[in-house]
Amino acid sequence: MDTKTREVVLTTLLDIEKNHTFSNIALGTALRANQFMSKQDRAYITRMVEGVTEQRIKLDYIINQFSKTKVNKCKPLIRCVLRMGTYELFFMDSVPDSAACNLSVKLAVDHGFGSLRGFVNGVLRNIARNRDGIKYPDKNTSPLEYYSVEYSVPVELVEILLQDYDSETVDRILGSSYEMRPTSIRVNTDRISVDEVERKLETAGIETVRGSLNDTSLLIKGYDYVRRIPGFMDGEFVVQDQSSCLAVRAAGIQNGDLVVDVCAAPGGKTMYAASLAGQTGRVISRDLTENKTELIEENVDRLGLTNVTVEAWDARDLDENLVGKADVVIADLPCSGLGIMGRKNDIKYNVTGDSIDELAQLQRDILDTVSRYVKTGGTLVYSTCTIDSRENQNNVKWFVENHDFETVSIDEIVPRHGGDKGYVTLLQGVDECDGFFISKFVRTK
Ligand SMILES: C[S@@+](CC[C@H](N)C(=O)[O-])C[C@H]1O[C@@H](n2cnc3c(N)ncnc32)[C@H](O)[C@@H]1O
Repeated sequence: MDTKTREVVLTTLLDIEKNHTFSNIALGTALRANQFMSKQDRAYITRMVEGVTEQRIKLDYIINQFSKTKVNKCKPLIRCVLRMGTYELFFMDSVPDSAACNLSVKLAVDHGFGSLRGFVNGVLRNIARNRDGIKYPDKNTSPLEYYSVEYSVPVELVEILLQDYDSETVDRILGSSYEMRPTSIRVNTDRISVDEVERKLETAGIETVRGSLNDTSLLIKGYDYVRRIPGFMDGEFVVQDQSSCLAVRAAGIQNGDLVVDVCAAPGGKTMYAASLAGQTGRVISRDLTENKTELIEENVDRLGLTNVTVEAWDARDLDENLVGKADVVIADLPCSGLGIMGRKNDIKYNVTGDSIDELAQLQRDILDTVSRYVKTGGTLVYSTCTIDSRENQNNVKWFVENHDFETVSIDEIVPRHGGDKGYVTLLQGVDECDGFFISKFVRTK
C-alpha cells in the first residue's frame, strides 16, 4: 500500500488512541474523507483500522516481548506505528515483511521521529525474525492473562465472563468475535414470503441459509451493501438478529394489542411487534432523542407500517396516560452489549465492573417506571444484548421480588434453553445468534 493510504490508517488510529473516538466513527470519517480512493485502498484502510483495534492487546503483548520501552510508555504515534507494522507481520499475508518494516520506519520518520528510526526498525525486524518462538501466557497457570492476550480483551472483562461461565464457554464466546458470522435478516411476511425472498437473494448471488431459531429469519453472506440488496428498500426484509425476533415472539402479541416499546431505536422490535399487532393494534415506539426516533421513523416508513406512533420520551419519566393500559410492554434496555462485542470493537475495551453496575441500576429505574404501563394480566418482556448476570438474572430476581409480576415460561419460543424459568440467555459462539437475554413476566394485579 502506498504512503498516503498508510497515512490515513495512522491518522485514524491516532484519533482513536488520543481522542478516544469510537473506532467505527473514526473509520467512517476517514472513509468519507477519502471516498475517491480506490476500492482496494479503502479496503486496506478498513482492514487495518478494524484489525489493529480488534487485536490491540495481543499486538501490545507481542511488541512488549521485543521492545525495551513498553508500548504504553511510547509516544502515541510510535505506539500506533508499531501496532500497524506488527499487525501486518502477523495478520496480513499480502504485505511482505520487508514492506511492513520499511514503511513503518518511513511513517515514523515522516512524522519527525527520525531519531527513532533504529528503534522502530529493530523492534519490527526482531518480531518478524522470532514470531514463531513467542511465548504466550499459559492457560493453566495464568488463565486471565491467557484469555486476555489470546482474544485481545482486557483482563477485567475476562474476570467478568469467568464469574458467569466455565472456561470452555468463555473460549467459545470470545472466539466467536473472530468468526465471519452471516447477517441475520427477518422477512416481512406481511409483504412477501420467506421462500420468495430466498429465491430473490439467491438470484442476486447472495448466499442464504434458513435461520434455525426463528422461521422468518434468513442468514445471508456475500453481499456488498445491505441497502442495495433487492427488496430491502421495498421493506421486504429488515436486518434483525434471530435473538431479537425471539424476544418479540416471547411477548405473545395478539392482533389488536396495544404495545409500548420503551427503548426502541432503531426499531427492530417495533416493526415486528407492529406486524403482529395488526391493523387493529398499535405500537407506541419511543426512544430518548429525536436523532434516535428518526431512525425508527425511517424503518417504519420503509416497511409501510401505519399502526406505529413514534415519540421521543425518556423511559425513566412516567407517562401517566399509559398507566395500566398496555397489553404488552417491550423493555429492550440499554446494556453493556457483551452479546455483540464481536460486532463493535469498542465494547470490549470500555466495559468495567462499575459500568455494569451503573447500567444494572439504570435498567432497574426504567423497569420500575415502564412496568406500570402493563395492565393486569398483561405482559412485560425485558431483554438485553448482554450476557452478564448482574444486568440479566439478578435484575429478574429483583424485579419479581419488588413488583406485582411473575415470570412466565418461554420454553416454547426458545426450546432447550431452560426457558420454563421465564428467562433465557443465548450465547454468541454457542447459539446461532448474538448473545442475548430474554425474560417474560405477567402482571398479577
Ligand atoms: C438496545 S437499544 C434498543 C434496540 C431496539 N429495541 C431494537 O430492537 O431495534 C437501547 C436503546 O435505548 C435507548 N435509551 C437509552 N436510554 C434511554 C432512556 N432513558 N429512555 C429511552 N430510551 C433510552 C438508546 O438510545 C437505544 O436506542
